[in-house]
Amino acid sequence: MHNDIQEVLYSEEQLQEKVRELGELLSKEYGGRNPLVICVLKGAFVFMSDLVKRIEIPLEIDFMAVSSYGASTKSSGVVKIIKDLDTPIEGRNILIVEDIIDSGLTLSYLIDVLERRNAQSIKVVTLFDKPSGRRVEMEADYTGFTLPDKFIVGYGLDYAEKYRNLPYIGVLKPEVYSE
Ligand SMILES: O=P(O)(O)OC[C@H]1O[C@H](OP(=O)(O)OP(=O)(O)O)[C@H](O)[C@@H]1O
Ligand code: HPA
Ligand SMILES: [Mg+2]
Repeated sequence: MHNDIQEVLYSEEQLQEKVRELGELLSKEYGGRNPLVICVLKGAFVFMSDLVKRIEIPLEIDFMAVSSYGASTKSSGVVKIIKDLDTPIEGRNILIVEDIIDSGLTLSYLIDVLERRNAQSIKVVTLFDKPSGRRVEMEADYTGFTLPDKFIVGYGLDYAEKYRNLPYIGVLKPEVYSE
């Protein structure tokens, strides 16, 4: 285990099992609809790459980059689009892939932007949901795990850009935040 980690919340095996379940479900839901699967960078990149391998139907992918946390465990409240989609979404079935919904600000902003582009449908799959963090109403259509009120890292999720490469989900030792 990494030296800065206090506790492992979800092991690599638990994550892979959940991703497999979600992939199976989404394969059924989106069969014959050629969905455009959108990864919300950076955090969702690991979940996205594992998930699409488990969705066994034709699909297309695209990426959007947004950021609001910076080097903090609290959202700045200002969501910035750093990279927009390459693909027009008019008439498409859109599946947004998120790593986590916390305050809900990122997704509510993103959905607001995408809703103006006349997609056929827009749905969200998130691996983690932290309902205690909500500042705006937001619910995913498909959720992996519901989290306690803890700041997590690993499997794509960062603190100050670090720990994204851990294969499990962990909670940092308190002293790591105060350094
Ligand atoms: O519901 P919210 O409070 O908005 O939090 C969720 C968002 O915050 C994180 O992204 P972040 O802004 O840290 O950018 P990153 O993905 O590049 O780490 C995470 O990846 C989600 O996109
Ligand atoms: O718990 C979290 N961990 C990492 N990034 C995050 N962005 C929102 N919540 C979190
Ligand atoms: Mg982040």
